[in-house]
Amino acid sequence: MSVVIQNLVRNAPGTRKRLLNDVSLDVPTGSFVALVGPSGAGKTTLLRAIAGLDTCESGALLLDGQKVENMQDRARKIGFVFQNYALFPHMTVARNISFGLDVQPRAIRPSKNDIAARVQELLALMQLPDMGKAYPARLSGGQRQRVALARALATGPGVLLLDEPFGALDPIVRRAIRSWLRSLHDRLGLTTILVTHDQEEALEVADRIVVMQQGSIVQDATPEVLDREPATAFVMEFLGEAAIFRGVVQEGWFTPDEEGVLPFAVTGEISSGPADAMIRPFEIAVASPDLAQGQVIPISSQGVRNGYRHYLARLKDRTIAVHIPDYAEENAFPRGDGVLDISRSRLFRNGKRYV
Ligand SMILES: Nc1ncnc2c1ncn2[C@@H]1O[C@H](COP(=O)(O)OP(=O)(O)OP(=O)(O)O)[C@@H](O)[C@H]1O
Repeated sequence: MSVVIQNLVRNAPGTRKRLLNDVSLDVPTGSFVALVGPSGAGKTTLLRAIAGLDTCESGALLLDGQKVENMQDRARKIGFVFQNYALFPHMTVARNISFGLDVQPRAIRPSKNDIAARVQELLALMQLPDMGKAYPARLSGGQRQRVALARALATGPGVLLLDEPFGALDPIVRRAIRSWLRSLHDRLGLTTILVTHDQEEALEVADRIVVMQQGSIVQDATPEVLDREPATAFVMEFLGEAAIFRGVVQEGWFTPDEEGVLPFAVTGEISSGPADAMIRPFEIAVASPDLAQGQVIPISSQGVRNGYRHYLARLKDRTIAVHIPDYAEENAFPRGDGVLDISRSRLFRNGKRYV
């Protein structure tokens, strides 16, 4: 089921403060989108608006190209799991799962037998086949989240909305459950929108990442494009560790302000003037002192982690992290002194990327 959001505007109740600022988003059937952004960016607000839990000043939601007005319709087509959306403690797992079906109007409610069969099917899908009679208190955190997912899927929705569903789980369980979620999404042909604080989680499960900031979408792209071509300096910084070098573009060259960093040739049409080069620690190379013109800087080893040798380069007023892959050729590893080669940087002017 496709989801199209058109120009959603929501103000904080009773005020003119914009929580959603003309947000439009197109999520084709079968895609898995991760919504990321700093705290307060409006991710939960957007998800709640899609679920119909809050009203909006203006804008529209289309499911499979049809405008949705009727709440009951929407509830059937959209399943959601919110982090704080707890299970009912006094109901068995099976009752928790069937709840959405049990409360349907009689005209559309399946028979008791059909509901029981559906619950069994969902329990098997969630890999909890024998848990139907248990009460939530007996379950682990990961099992509870799977029951919450089963409950969200009971009515057979085409769209699944997830707001930090794994936030409370420990990292190992979290990693296991997210790859399982991705395969569940594929198997059921769902359209999923996931809010997460965890960049790694977003990159691993989603086909597309939507970055929000101050009630607006700042970029909507595949993980590869976001990494290669972040639209703004904010996006680049938000999606991973990045160093920023201030400098000047002139006659096709970027010259950093700081000593110990090599100028580099810039490709593309760029007007002269101040600019910022941004680069990730593993994209920085170190040139040996004899190749350097100008001042060399001290570079100290910090050990090996996750297949990278970590170094700290000491510029005049700050240090810069440099990560060189452990499999690199011997001459790529700095020995005491060197100069930084930041030619793999993206360039930004006034926060917007232009190379
Ligand atoms: N009912 C409300 N009344 C007033 N302000 C609200 C209301 N709901 C949300 N906000 C504000 O809207 C902004 C966006 O909140 P929202 O929960 O959507 O952010 P978020 O991106 O999901 O953040 P987090 O990652 O911390 O969950 C915040 O500044 C929040 O304080």
